[in-house]
Amino acid sequence: MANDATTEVDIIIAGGGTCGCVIAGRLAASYPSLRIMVIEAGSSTYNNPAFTQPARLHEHLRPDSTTMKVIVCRESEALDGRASVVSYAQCLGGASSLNFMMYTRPAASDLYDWETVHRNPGWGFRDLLPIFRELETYQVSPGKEIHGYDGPLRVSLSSVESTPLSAEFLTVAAQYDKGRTFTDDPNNFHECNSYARWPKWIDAETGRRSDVPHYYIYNQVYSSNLIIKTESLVKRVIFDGNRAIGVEYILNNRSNPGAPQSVRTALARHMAVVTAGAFGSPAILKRSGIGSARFLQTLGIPTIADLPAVGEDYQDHHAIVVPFYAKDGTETLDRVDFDKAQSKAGCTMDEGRLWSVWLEVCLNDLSYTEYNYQYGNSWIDAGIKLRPSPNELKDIGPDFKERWSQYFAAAPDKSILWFGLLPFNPSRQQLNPVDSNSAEDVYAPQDINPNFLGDKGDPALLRWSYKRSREFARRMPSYTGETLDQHPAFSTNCQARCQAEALPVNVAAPDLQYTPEDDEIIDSWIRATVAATWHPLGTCAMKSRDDGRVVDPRMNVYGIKGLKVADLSIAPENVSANTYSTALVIAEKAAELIMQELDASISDNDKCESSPTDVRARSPTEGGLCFL
Ligand SMILES: Cc1cc2nc3c(=O)[nH]c(=O)nc-3n(C[C@H](O)[C@H](O)[C@H](O)COP(=O)(O)OP(=O)(O)OC[C@H]3O[C@@H](n4cnc5c(N)ncnc54)[C@H](O)[C@@H]3O)c2cc1C
Repeated sequence: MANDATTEVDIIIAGGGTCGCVIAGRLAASYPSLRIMVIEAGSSTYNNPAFTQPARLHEHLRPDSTTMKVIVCRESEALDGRASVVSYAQCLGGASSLNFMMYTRPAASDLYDWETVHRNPGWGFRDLLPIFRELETYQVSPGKEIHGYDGPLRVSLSSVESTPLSAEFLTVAAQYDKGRTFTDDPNNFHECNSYARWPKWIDAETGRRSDVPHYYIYNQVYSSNLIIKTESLVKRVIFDGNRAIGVEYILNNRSNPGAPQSVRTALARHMAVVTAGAFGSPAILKRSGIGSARFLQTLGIPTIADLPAVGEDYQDHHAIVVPFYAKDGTETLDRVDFDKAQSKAGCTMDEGRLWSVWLEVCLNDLSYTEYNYQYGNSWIDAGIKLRPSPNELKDIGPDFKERWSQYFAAAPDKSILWFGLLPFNPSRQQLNPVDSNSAEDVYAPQDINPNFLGDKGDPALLRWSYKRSREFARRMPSYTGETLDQHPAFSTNCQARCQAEALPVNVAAPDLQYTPEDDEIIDSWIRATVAATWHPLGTCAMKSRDDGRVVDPRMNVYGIKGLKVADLSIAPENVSANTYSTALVIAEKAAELIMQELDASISDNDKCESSPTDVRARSPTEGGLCFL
């Protein structure tokens, strides 16, 4: 199709998600004369409570959600032939605008591995710590050396009081799990295995979500140099020889049904930065001719760089959700009345509802302050980055032994899972798969082999985790039973069978006993339900070229000039944490590297007279931007 529009700018950011918005915001603040264009598949999120109001987090998981994109993976033998789905955010701000806001930093050893095992100078813990500090304002407690107090994104507990179910969870932890301690900071990089009230990416003063676009993009009224093109899909990078000179994109027909699909071109004088996330970035590279030459040939795409690792090495974290009933009158997120929140009226919660103990395995302008406790809260308020004791390792069983000794044993800061409480039930909310049709076009379905439960240690750990969550739940005073259709189908005469109606047990009650047959039933349930936690990474890994990887430590695509990849897809190895912090640090580091390169190639007139850190000082509602 012929081009019907060409725009010329200095830098193109392909994908306006978490990382794309950080990079664009930093560059726009520092170089007012440079034209920076962000091309994002989804829509604007500006002052829309669905994104800014923390308690609305689960709205994006509804079947009619237009802010998430779903990929149906290959059927898998390890899942009894099930085709699991993975999904990612599609809106300006990406996952930062709709994630669960859990503030979880990686282990120091994760970053040490990035630097030493994967040979990435400049990416070690000591290098990245200042960036972790600079991007946050830690409102949880003052004076902690490991945290920052002057960054654009606020971190808080969001309410002085713990949510009631979380308070129960922590009380059970103290009484039932006496071998473990409590901490006021579960994210100091070096320690894990202590229970805590969980900090959140929420501003304690306003009750707003600490997303990226409101703190890096929408507040830049002065940035006429920042062009935001929403609802547009980057098709491919275009080249002059082996230099990237721009991108082709089309209007996204998901948000613009019937829109003309003519190809538009944006040319970049300095560079293009691909930031479309762990699923989007490798897809753009492949459509551009960067990937396995053999694979590209099968699609008729001319090879620009033969990099077989593009799209390989997808990593994520497993999740199982274990739901329970709470007694009438229990406060849960399911009961928050958002219509009342809009009109600023009061809110009553008179009925107990479903809630879950959730396990995640490692590997408009409304002020919400008045109602912070309910609306300005993500409700994920208590948990632990857990590391097993020797006895627990025995209980998990021999299948986990190899994984433990290879990956975890020598790194005491690495946790094997995050275990905590969600006072709502995300497993009731399934997204509709969004499929599409042909091979080379932007809407073509991606072919993903997620390899869930690919290691024999995975089911062993999840089985143990399932049992543990039941032991916690039934000791909580609000417990009234289990949602039978969402638990393993144990036989009716088994001692550990689930009960739809039950009373809490004494904290000293003996644990449920499971037979080998029960374990098999749990394993089968895990195969039927295990999912990913929206932490995809590693698909354009930053490793040495000898390892056949994709980008170098400056995030340049091997063999190409003027092209970087700068999002979670470059992570060379998984982290023992939810991934927002890590994505932010990758993006801030990318902005730093790009600025160094720009400083070497542009005149002083193009630079900002004020400090590039000005972006930090502005509040999220000081201004707005014009969108193309
Ligand atoms: C539902 C959910 C809950 C989460 N909860 C937490 C949590 O509580 N704590 C935590 O630490 N982490 C959490 N995460 C993970 C974390 O938010 C993400 O790992 C991180 O924000 C990803 O950043 P990214 O820039 O790599 O990708 P994204 O933020 O996903 O950005 C990629 C962007 O690229 C766009 N894109 C893709 N393809 C194209 C294309 N062809 N053209 C144009 N644009 C394109 C997408 O629309 C998207 O906006 C959660 C994620 C999700 C989805």
